[in-house]
Amino acid sequence: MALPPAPPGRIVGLYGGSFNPPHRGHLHVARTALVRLRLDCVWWLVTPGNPLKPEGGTAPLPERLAAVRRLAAEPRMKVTGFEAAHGFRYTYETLRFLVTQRPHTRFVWIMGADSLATFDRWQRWRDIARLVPIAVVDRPRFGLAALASPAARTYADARLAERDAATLPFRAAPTWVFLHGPLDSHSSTALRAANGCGGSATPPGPGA
Ligand SMILES: Nc1ncnc2c1ncn2[C@@H]1O[C@H](COP(=O)(O)OP(=O)(O)OP(=O)(O)O)[C@@H](O)[C@H]1O
Ligand SMILES: O=C(O)c1ccc[n+]([C@@H]2O[C@H](COP(=O)([O-])O)[C@@H](O)[C@H]2O)c1
Repeated sequence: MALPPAPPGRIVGLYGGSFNPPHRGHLHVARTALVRLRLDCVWWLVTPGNPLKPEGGTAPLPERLAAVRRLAAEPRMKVTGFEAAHGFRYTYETLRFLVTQRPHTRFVWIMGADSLATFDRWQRWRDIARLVPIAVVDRPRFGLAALASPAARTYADARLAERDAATLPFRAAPTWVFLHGPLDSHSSTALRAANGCGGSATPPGPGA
């Protein structure tokens, strides 16, 4: 799967996710980053599988890709599953590859507050923080945990004032910004539960 086009000098937000299923909260995150960081576009990276989540609980990649494409059908949103095509499982691998392949593109990693709260469990998280600027979008119930997290404390000195968010893509990593409100309370877990899937892609057996 080819990478989306990115002419030299472009500012691209990288928004990785399981999107199992995608929802309006995801669109809120992508749009918030696009506007507040003045990005040229957002690439939605539909992961083959979050290494920290149990295998088997995630819908097949083609299904998630199709659903994300329907949700993010906007001019400056590009949806790709290129990580699976390259056999990338960890975000560090993805970022290392992209900054090497596209040295003239400015990349920013985008994630929600819940992801920052557990970022110190990601493979080579300090190397990720040293590779690209990071934008964190607040999420209901996770703001405090995110800002008190090991990763936030480790890089406390590298935190950019929110009023300067638009300068984030031009700053040398490590640098990050926490973007407060408005908030969106949608969640894939809640949607799966509402659809009767109970958080698992495997339907219960007879009599369950
Ligand atoms: N409502 C939301 N507000 C802010 N960030 C969000 C929101 N929903 C998801 N995110 C962020 O989007 C990225 C992808 O999230 P993901 O696909 O895991 O959705 P989720 O709703 O968190 O799913 P699940 O409930 O299965 O964990 C993550 O960085 C997550 O922090
Ligand atoms: O690289 C890691 O160790 C790692 C650990 C957890 C999550 N991630 C990435 O974080 C992004 C968000 O994942 P998720 O499941 O919260 O939507 C997605 O791109 C994952 O590949 C990456």
